[in-house]
Amino acid sequence: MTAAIPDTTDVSTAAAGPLRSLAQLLSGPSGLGTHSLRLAAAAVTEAVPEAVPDEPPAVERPSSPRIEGLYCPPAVRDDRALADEVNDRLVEWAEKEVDLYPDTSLRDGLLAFDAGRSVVLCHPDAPSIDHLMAAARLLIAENAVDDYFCEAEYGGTADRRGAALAVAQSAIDPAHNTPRYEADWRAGLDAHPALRSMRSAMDHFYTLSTPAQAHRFRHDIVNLYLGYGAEGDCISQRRTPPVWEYLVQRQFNSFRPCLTLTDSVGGYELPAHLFAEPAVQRAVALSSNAATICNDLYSLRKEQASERFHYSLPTVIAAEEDCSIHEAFQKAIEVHNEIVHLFEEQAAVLSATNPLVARFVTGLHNWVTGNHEWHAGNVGTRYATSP
Ligand SMILES: CC(C)=CCC/C(C)=C(\C)COP(=O)(O)OP(=O)(O)O
Repeated sequence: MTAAIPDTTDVSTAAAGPLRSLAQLLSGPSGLGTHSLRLAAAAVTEAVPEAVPDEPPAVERPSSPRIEGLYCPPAVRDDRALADEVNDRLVEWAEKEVDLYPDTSLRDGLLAFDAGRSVVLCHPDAPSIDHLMAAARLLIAENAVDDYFCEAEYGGTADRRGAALAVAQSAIDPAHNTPRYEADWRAGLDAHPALRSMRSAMDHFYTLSTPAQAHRFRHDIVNLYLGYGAEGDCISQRRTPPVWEYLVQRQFNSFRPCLTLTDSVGGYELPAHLFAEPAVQRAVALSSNAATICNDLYSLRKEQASERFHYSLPTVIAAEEDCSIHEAFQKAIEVHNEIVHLFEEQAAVLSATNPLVARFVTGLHNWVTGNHEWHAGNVGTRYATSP
């Protein structure tokens, strides 16, 4: 069977999801840590256990347009009311604390993006709305850096991208020099909405992360910017890289920073020495790659409709294999599915090693499934377009 490239314009089929009260969520929606215990138990008895909870999923499916043949287990929970509450608080933060979009018409874009639903879907174990807000602010700020410094529509230019991203990194990785130049640096950050929002989002994140978790996040963000640079080079040269090079780039230019804060947002810490284990790093990379290739697949129609040069997993496969974009789309689905299966195998093995690691890889899995649900159901600005 051939999967159609998604047309996500049909709002009538968007997932509503069961509405659950905020109080219910805050009292522990699915039992913090209990998924990982189930996952750990399964790992002992099965070769490739299901890395998902055995309770009925909160997400009804198929309720929104999704890609035929794309393998992804259902998300653990969905909650429109809670997502709206997060969105409302995000708008307040964006407007009152950081003046993120001085052009107020962009406020609608912020709501349409629906970061609230993303974090609600991807972090079902968050112990409070403050934890969800920490993830949501960072998500919005990361997108602002991409929009303002890398996307041509917002003024990003190839000849300034590297310099702009170095300054963007300093918003979360402070400059230390003489008081005079530190003051100049602070004024530089204050002058730009993306920099203000990144710094503020990080300040909020510090309140619920340990120094090691914050350090992990900074490291993942600087790698993200390495990926932005690679993508920017290819776009300005209109170069379609070979598939292997594309996958290398996409591993950096990925959702990884959103996944690796799963423990901070879940209210616990995977210690740095466990996070650094090569087997854990492989699980992080595979889950982040799966989530990001999912974005490639759901964004293809939008990118094809755009005037700009774009490349993604389907287009690099089409170029390398000299096949139609439809055939390449199928092949990209297969790559995605294989990566999800590899991740689940890795997660199962890891879950048997240590309860904290089990909890962490369950968090990664939650992010992959929640991200898929968000992309399938997001009929906001980023995915709503027809060719
Ligand atoms: C939020 C975050 C860490 C994003 C970093 C990577 C990124 C911009 C994506 C994975 C999205 O990719 P892309 O730029 O292709 O986005 P859209 O297709 O426009 O959603």
